[in-house]
Amino acid sequence: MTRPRPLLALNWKMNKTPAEARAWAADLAAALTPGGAELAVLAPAIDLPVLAGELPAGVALGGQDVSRYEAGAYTGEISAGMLRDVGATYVIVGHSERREYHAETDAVVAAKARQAQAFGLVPIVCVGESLDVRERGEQVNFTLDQLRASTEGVGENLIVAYEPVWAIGTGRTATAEDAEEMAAAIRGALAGLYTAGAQSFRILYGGSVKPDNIASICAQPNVNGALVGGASLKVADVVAMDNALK
Ligand SMILES: O=C(CO)COP(=O)(O)O
Repeated sequence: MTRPRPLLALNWKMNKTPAEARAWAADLAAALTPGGAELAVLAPAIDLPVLAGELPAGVALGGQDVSRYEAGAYTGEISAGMLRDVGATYVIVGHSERREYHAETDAVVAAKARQAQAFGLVPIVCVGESLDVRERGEQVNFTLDQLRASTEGVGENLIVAYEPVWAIGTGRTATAEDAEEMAAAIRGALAGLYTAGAQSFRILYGGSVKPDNIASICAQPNVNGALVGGASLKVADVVAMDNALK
């Protein structure tokens, strides 16, 4: 079976104004060449309308978070319908930064994923262990428990991103073997949770992915792409990562 095109999902986090987003999109359009990954830009909500008009054809858009509610008195929240309306097709749910700084529980993450799917968005559900869990050697059990709880009632049209917390923004990447070990375990768990075939799920790795390590990580049999933070901000790095996946 030929492998599906990898997904290069670019999580800008809280970076780039709309004007900066516009310039980034123009630079990307000038530098991107065909034949690489499927690209998705996961931008601050305020940048999405600008990007929708400026991104090169075929580059997808997504949000970084979504409300678990449909509409109403939830000051500061962005709904799934709003994201969909500006052209998003993906949304991250349960990023470790939201779990940590905004006290999001697995139940909240699952509610957000269900809400995203109700509006036709594909949730990118993030899971992954902290350093103390890894040092105890409990990373597989921890991450699979988190996955099951974060996908409660969630349909099968989802992407799972394995992002070990100790590798995010630290320059300390999991080895390709660590990423593969967990991606394989996640695939096995998804096959048990859903009726779709195990190979139909897309599983991403995230945590200090850069142009020089993306190819070896994405070459792992169970890794279908990367969720990239820091290296998503510079077009040159994005193009280098995309070229590395050709
Ligand atoms: O959190 C991440 C992507 O969601 C990873 O961030 P870095 O690539 O900056 O380590």
